[in-house]
Amino acid sequence: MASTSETCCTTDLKVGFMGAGRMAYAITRGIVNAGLVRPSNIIVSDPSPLMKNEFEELGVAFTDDNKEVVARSQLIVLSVKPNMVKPVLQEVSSLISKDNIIVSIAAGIKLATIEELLPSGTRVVRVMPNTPVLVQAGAAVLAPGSAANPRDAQLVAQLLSSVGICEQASEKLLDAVTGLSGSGPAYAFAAIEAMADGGVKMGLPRDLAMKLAAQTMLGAAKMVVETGRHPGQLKDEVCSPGGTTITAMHVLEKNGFRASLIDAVEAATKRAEELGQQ
Ligand SMILES: NC(=O)C1=CN([C@@H]2O[C@H](COP(=O)(O)OP(=O)(O)OC[C@H]3O[C@@H](n4cnc5c(N)ncnc54)[C@H](O)[C@@H]3O)[C@@H](O)[C@H]2O)C=CC1
Ligand SMILES: O=C(O)[C@@H]1CCC=N1
Repeated sequence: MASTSETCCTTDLKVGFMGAGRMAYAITRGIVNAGLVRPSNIIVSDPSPLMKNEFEELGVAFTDDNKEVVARSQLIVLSVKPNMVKPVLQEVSSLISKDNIIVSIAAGIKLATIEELLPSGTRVVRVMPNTPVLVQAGAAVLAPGSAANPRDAQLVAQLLSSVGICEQASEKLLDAVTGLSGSGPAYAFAAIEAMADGGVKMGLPRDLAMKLAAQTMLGAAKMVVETGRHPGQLKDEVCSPGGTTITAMHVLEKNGFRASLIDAVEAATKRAEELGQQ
């Protein structure tokens, strides 16, 4: 979606984050390491100094003043918890102009809600990223607001494509995206931890078990992405007739493994919908 010929335009882009927590750090570190935005062009704000040192080590300015972020940034990422979106936007709304692009990553919060809190005609883009942006392996989906132009969406896509994949979709899909890829890293981390526990139970040393579990998930995901083959087909190729894997798959099926994951995505999607209604 993003064209590499635009890279020249983003190096001078001034980027701000209101809310300097885990997700702001993951995106900031990702885009700095990808070389797309100069750290000296990034400023983050947070009333809590908890992450100040981490941001400053990246060469990024840290302030406790959201208004300073708005004054110094063209593209402003709203990276507070969903319940803080309204007070933060009310605080800075009078300073936002048509030169700004507001990017919200808050789960569940609708474009219409954000647009209502900002001057009419404000360019807003809603995004659902995930924490693997930290290691350039993120999965993000964006939906442009009513006043955002195609170049705004392209710019946001370019930033996020530098730290993983970025797709564009209709806003009505973003809560389901949240339930799948936004929250999904947690499901994968839990699976890795549990597989490693299985290895430890069967006598493997913890560090070897963890290394094997993580590399197995990474390798399997890479095979799906790089071969484009259906995961069911790839699964069949691991299952030798009468072998170990089909015996294990039977246990997983009996315990509702796949239904649990489907239920998890559904529950997270519904929770995102609820967050948008509060
Ligand atoms: N953590 C994740 O994996 C993902 C989170 N998100 C979204 O990103 C947003 C941030 O989530 P996290 O980074 O996980 O939360 P976090 O709790 O780590 O960060 C939020 C930060 O906002 C700060 N904050 C509170 N009041 C503020 C104010 N008035 N002005 C400026 N900053 C203020 C907090 O001190 C905190 O550091 C949420 O809306 C969440 O839905 C989206 C995708 C993935
Ligand atoms: O748990 C949450 O609400 C956020 C949104 C997606 C991932 N973390």
